[in-house]
Amino acid sequence: MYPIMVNLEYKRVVIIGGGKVATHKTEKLLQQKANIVVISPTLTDALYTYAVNGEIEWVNRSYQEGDTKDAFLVIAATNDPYVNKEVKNSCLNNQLINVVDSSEDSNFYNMAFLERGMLKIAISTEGASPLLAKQMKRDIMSFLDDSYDDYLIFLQKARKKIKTTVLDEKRRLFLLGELLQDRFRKNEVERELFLKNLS
Ligand SMILES: C[C@@]1(CC(=O)O)C2=NC(=C\c3[nH]c(c(CCC(=O)O)c3CC(=O)O)Cc3[nH]c(c(CC(=O)O)c3CCC(=O)O)/C=C3\N/C(=C\2)[C@@H](CCC(=O)O)[C@]3(C)CC(=O)O)/[C@H]1CCC(=O)O
Ligand SMILES: NC(=O)c1ccc[n+]([C@@H]2O[C@H](COP(=O)([O-])OP(=O)(O)OC[C@H]3O[C@@H](n4cnc5c(N)ncnc54)[C@H](O)[C@@H]3O)[C@@H](O)[C@H]2O)c1
Repeated sequence: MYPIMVNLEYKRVVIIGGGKVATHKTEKLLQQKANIVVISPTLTDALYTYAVNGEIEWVNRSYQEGDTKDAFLVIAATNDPYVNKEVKNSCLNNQLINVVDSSEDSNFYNMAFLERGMLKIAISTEGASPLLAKQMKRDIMSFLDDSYDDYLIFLQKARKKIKTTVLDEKRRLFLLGELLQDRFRKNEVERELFLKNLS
């Protein structure tokens, strides 16, 4: 498995099934501004609300052949393994497909994910224990205090400036390494001084 970050903004995402798991996946995908279509004869209350509010499109029927056509990403989330398998078989090689009850039938799966501003951390146990992934997420979050939010903004700014103003490659790498000193994360004055000295 090859980890990457995928931009799903305005991408067509088709979710087959409207139960608890489909609801959880929909909520994650809505945060990414995907165009979500849910195909299912029943919906949870939460999904129904999203449909009524126009946040998702609801196709009120069971899965039919052809439903995955033109989807960038597909999630087979029914409670019927036979239907989930059919959904998987209907997908083309170049479509992303996650079958919620079968890693073998999926060409991607979801990772436990945490964000601290621009810092993103994703954890996988390859399905061995999603609960361990959840616990590790909490453990990692507990030592990532909110100083990282501003620190990442500083790192981005400083890196951009170093790349445009420092022509010597060795010096550039040296300075990029210097930025990792803890004093820059902890102290705003140190950050401002560093930026000032660069210009
Ligand atoms: C990222 C996250 C969801 C997300 O955010 O999308 C996620 N599972 C989460 C939570 C969670 N899932 C389950 C429980 C109940 C406890 C338990 O069963 O252990 C809990 C805990 C909870 O809900 O509190 C049940 C479960 N999960 C899968 C199956 C089917 C199977 O095992 O075959 C079953 C059992 C069905 C059954 O027995 O009926 C399969 C998968 N779950 C994955 C991801 C992929 C592997 C990720 C990995 O291992 O690292 C994979 C392979 C496919 C996929 O879904 O992509 C989220 C991470 C935690 C977080 O971030 O908080
Ligand atoms: N990957 C994960 O994170 C994860 C976590 C928990 C459970 N699961 C697995 O996910 C599956 C679904 O669990 P759930 O709790 O959401 O079930 P659920 O019973 O809450 O929902 C099932 C949904 O599928 C719909 N459905 C059934 N047949 C359909 C068809 N032919 N076409 C379209 N929709 C159809 C139902 O109407 C319902 O909306 C189970 O197999 C479960 O083992 C996966």
